[in-house]
Amino acid sequence: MSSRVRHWREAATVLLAAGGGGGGSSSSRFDYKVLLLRRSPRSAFLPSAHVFPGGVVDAADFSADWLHLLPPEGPLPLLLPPLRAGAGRAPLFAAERPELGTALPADVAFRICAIRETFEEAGVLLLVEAGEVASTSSAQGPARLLAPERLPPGPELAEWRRRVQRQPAAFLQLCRHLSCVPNLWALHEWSNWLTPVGRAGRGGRRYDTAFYLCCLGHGGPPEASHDRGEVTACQWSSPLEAIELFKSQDIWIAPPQFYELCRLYNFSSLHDLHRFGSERAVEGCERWMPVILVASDGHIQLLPGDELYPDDPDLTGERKPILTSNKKIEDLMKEARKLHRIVARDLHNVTVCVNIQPKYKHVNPLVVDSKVGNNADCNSRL
Ligand SMILES: Nc1ncnc2c1ncn2[C@@H]1O[C@H](COP(=O)(O)O)[C@@H](OP(=O)(O)O)[C@H]1O
Ligand SMILES: CCC(=O)SCCNC(=O)CCNC(=O)[C@H](O)C(C)(C)COP(=O)(O)O
Ligand SMILES: [Mg+2]
Repeated sequence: MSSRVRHWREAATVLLAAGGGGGGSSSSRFDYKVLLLRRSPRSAFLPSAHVFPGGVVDAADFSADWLHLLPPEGPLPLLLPPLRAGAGRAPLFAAERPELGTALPADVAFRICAIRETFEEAGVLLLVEAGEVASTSSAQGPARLLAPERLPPGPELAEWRRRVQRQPAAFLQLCRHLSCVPNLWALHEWSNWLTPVGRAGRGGRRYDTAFYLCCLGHGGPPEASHDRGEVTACQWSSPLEAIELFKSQDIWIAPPQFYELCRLYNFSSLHDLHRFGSERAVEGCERWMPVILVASDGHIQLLPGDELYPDDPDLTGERKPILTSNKKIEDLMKEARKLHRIVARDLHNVTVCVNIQPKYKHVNPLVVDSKVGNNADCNSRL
């Protein structure tokens, strides 16, 4: 397929984890919480779903003007820790997109996009003092936000937020005004998901989304506020709380976000999550497009490595994008030896089943469900 033919929108999102407030419940096994936003019921894609902050990349995220603001030393790719030789590279990071400009490497522009969207959607500003960039290293632990006295007064900041929502290029103006830069170094490449063909939103909306991890220490989760437009609620929850809210049908979480929350479930400590995410990021990642297999009593989203995942998946939906079987999910589970799949018996009865070795030094999700059936090869259950 030509890289110039676009079947999807390119986007970035951030798993924003925050701890360090000391106010967490002592009964929780997690010392951090993750930010989830509820999308508007009027959204053309995933209406009312809870997602991580994020959205579509804009030409302003690739603007050459960032070059005057970002640190001047050396060629731009050196701004970020180099990937290990042979690291996984999702097409998103390697594609050429002259229509958006070529001044910035995609690694930098997608981080700017995720940070801008987090400000637009939740009012959380992931910036660092321009003068402190040289000392910004993820080896020092979870990131810090700017001190409150470095921010404009509330009403002025709210006006900046509206301006950035209307015009993404205003984000660079805000950074210049504050003598700050987006904290690119706090975002660690985590995964990359392409919306399945059969799950496009209204108007055929599909997204190729870079997922980053960002861990914030010190002072507890920052105040997040929705924008009464695209986003109608914000909440900080531990991975378990989010999964329980989903299971109890209080919220609905899309499969990729559910999968990622089940991966976070492996980490009860923010420091461990940060260390894992920042060290693993140099391995890169590959793009995952779930392939839907409709069974007689639900559906399965097959992922790369599963023995039923097609050798040549239909990325664009021009062939037969959805597989069907007249078997039950339980039979499709019993028959399989190599599992990497999200099993949906209904909207809220969803389980991740994986027993393959994760690539790129990643971690497999933990299964937070006892209803998945009797397949003994599924990964550990909680
Ligand atoms: N008040 C509102 N209610 C619902 N959706 C809104 C909205 N304001 C903006 N949006 C939608 O949010 C999307 C922008 O999101 P982001 O900036 O995160 O990429 C746009 O969707 P579309 O691009 O699908 O039209 C836009 O139409
Ligand atoms: C049953 C529905 C599905 O499984 S579709 C899979 C939906 N999820 C994704 O495509 C994962 C990435 N998407 C997102 O994180 C966000 O929805 C977004 C960043 C693409 C939203 O973009 P927007 O511009 O609408 O804010
Ligand atoms: Mg968005």
